[in-house]
Amino acid sequence: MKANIQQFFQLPAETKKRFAQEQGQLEGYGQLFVVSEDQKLDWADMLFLYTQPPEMRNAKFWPDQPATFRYSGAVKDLSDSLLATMAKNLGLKREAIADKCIHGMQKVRINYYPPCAQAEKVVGLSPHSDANLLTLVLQVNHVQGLQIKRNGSWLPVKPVSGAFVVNIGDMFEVLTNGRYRSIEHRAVVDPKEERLSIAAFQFPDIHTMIGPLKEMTGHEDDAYKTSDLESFMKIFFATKLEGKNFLEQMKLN
Ligand SMILES: O=C(O)CCC(=O)C(=O)O
Ligand SMILES: [Fe+2]
Repeated sequence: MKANIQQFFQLPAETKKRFAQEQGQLEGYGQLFVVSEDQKLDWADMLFLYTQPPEMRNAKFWPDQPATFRYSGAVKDLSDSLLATMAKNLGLKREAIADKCIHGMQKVRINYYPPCAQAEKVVGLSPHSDANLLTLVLQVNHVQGLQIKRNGSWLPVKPVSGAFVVNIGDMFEVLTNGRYRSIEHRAVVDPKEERLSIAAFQFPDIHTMIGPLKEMTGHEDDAYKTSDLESFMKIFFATKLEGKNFLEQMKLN
């Protein structure tokens, strides 16, 4: 998988453009969060694919080069079982979260950060928290770039060979009424070497209402608004990617 995506980004631009994003859409080869012509872009290219449920796959965005490029459902099985265990540890029944992930959505973003001689002047991926439930990140090569925000400062997350980084997303924060907090993170760029990462974003199924679970709130007040998954994502993509400012909008006080 690592070799395949490295080969994909090495292809000539004309070849990669065959899988390009279309106007107003997020899927495909291109850049993240392009909202206007004069916007300053992050220093990265990406390939964004919808992987689950299988009927959401859009073949025209799936590279036919390298020929061995493919997807494995194992990455969904892993996030499903992590989510089921986390929910169980919170005392939740299967139907609260785990069952909603069986036909849940998964989207995969493959990030390519070219080196930049003036690396400190660009940002690879702007500070954000992921909107979904849980994200598995694979840092593909040895180049460090992922950072998390901890007590107001940025901490590097070193790539560990053979390991995933697991990030809590906004939906998990909302469902647990803040028991779990989504993590603010960003990616910086290396002055000499390219960096690649793969992020697999796990969502519940499309019919899930995203709001604090009754089993979590008990007698306390809901700390977040409740909305259907589609509206939740619409607001997310309409909000400028800047730290956790999307979740701020979803807070009740
Ligand atoms: O490149 C990374 O390590 C982070 C990727 C990421 O946070 C994302 O794609 O949402
Ligand atoms: Fe992220």
